[in-house]
Amino acid sequence: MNFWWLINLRFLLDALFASALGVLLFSRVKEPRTLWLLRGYLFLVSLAWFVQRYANLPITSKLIDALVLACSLSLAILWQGELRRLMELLGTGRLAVLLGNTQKEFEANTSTVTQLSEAAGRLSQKRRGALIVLDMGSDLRPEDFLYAGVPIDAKFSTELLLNLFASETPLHDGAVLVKGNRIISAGVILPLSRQSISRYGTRHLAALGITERFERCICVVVSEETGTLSLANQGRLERPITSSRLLDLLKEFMSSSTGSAVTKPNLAVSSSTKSLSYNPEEASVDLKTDLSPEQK
Ligand SMILES: Nc1ncnc2c1ncn2[C@@H]1O[C@H](COP(=O)(O)OP(=O)(O)OP(=O)(O)O)[C@@H](O)[C@H]1O
Repeated sequence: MNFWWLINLRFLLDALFASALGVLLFSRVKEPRTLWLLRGYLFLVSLAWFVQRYANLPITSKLIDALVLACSLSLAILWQGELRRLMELLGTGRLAVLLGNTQKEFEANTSTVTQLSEAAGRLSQKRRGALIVLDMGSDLRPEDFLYAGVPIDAKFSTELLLNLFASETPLHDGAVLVKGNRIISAGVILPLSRQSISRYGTRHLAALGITERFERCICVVVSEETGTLSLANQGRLERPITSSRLLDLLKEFMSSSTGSAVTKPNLAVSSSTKSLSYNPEEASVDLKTDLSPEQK
């Protein structure tokens, strides 16, 4: 009697944990195509388990196992970025990020994003190169960068940001890291994206690099050469944009990361802007030829 009770309890716990993992996985995947792939893969895994356990069909079972193995390898290649991020988050113990919880310290207020857009607009007009990383819940840590920069930990202000990117100052090279309403550090060296190397310069590759690794992090880039303003998110770059468009996008990101709005920031291709994914198959676009809308 006790034995059967134990077996049932184990089965119940097993089903409970598997369902919790399933719910967690499905709630973290937003892209429909990825969702279909995940569904198909989980279906195959369940089928392999069912055939192995309940049907005495050794050849069929071997074939399904081989299919599962082939799919696992394909998905490991297809999702190498996501799997790498998952292992990084697990390895550094960032479970809150993994579960999609945003802590208060990452919430920027409207005044900060307004000041940021204003500063970006002014930097763009003066053609001063700048790279600003906004951590909106990725909980970026020094080990996520090639060089963590110089700690600042100061209240965000347009003036401070303009000062940090003033040429001839020691901290103008590299990126400024902003968390919530504070400037955390400056002179940060970001990991570069391995995609689109022939298409972009290192400043833009750095913005793509950090945003393709961390989902809840966006980068504002001002090109020194053309003054073009860009916004990078999830390894995609929207450019050229005006400072008012930047403000709109930042507000959308803010509301979507705090969950107060249902709208998702959309870096979609539009007639006025080009949204570029890092797909090397895509036609090359010469970054240097685009003029900033601020300068037109
Ligand atoms: N990995 C990095 N992390 C942070 N900042 C970087 C990184 N690599 C380069 N930068 C910044 O970008 C500057 C060089 O920009 P570069 O001209 O190579 O790129 P770009 O994308 O063509 O930018 P721009 O349009 O401003 O010329 C460096 O001086 C430095 O400030």
